[in-house]
Amino acid sequence: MDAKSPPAKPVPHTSHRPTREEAEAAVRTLIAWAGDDPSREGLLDTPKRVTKAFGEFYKGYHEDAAETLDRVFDEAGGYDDIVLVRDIPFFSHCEHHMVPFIGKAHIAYYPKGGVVGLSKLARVVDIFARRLQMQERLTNQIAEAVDQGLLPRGVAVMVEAEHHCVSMRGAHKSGVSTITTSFTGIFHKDPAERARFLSLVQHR
Ligand SMILES: Nc1nc2c(ncn2[C@@H]2O[C@H](COP(=O)(O)OP(=O)(O)OP(=O)(O)O)[C@@H](O)[C@H]2O)c(=O)[nH]1
Ligand SMILES: [Zn+2]
Repeated sequence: MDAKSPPAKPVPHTSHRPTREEAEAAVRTLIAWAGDDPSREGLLDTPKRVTKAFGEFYKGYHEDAAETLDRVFDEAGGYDDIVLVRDIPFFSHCEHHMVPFIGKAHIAYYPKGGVVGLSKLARVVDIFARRLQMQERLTNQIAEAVDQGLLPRGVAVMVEAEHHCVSMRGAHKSGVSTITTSFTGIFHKDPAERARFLSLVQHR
């Protein structure tokens, strides 16, 4: 993990944020650097489209996981066993090459005094995935956010992904998957709980 990790909180809009025009000019520069002519007809609107796409890819910088997990349901009939939401698909971009890494996240927690809407866990994955990321940090940030938001007895997160910077360039190895995990509370303390999580993730 980097010594200086980026903040998990949303990054406030500051006066340092480049304007859309500046961002579009940067895209024109990259097109020219790649070897094409940014003023040819087919590429005229591309800088506008790319900055718009960036708005989606990196939306997570302007969203707050704590707010997403704010609404806890207390009346789950006293349910306090494991809740596992698995196979949450995500798209992220590696911070080294700004190339996609794509995969699935699995999140489990043991509730203590309330459960959260299931969609909120999927939203938390997106909030952190839609930033420049390392898979390890993404995994830890999801676990920390759920831990702090729900104060459960424990959180387990597994992320599996394929990094396109490894398949389409560099090492040129496709089909390679990377698995990362992060555990808090009883998942951290008790190997039997980790084993239960892993077996539920694999159970089909
Ligand atoms: N640990 C980790 N590494 C990542 C992640 N995403 C990309 N990488 C790796 O980051 C490394 C960056 O290595 P560098 O040697 O600085 O860059 P590079 O010359 O482009 O490396 P190659 O990809 O080997 O060509 C590469 O090995 C990538 O595979 C990630 O989420 N976690
Ligand atoms: Zn990369």
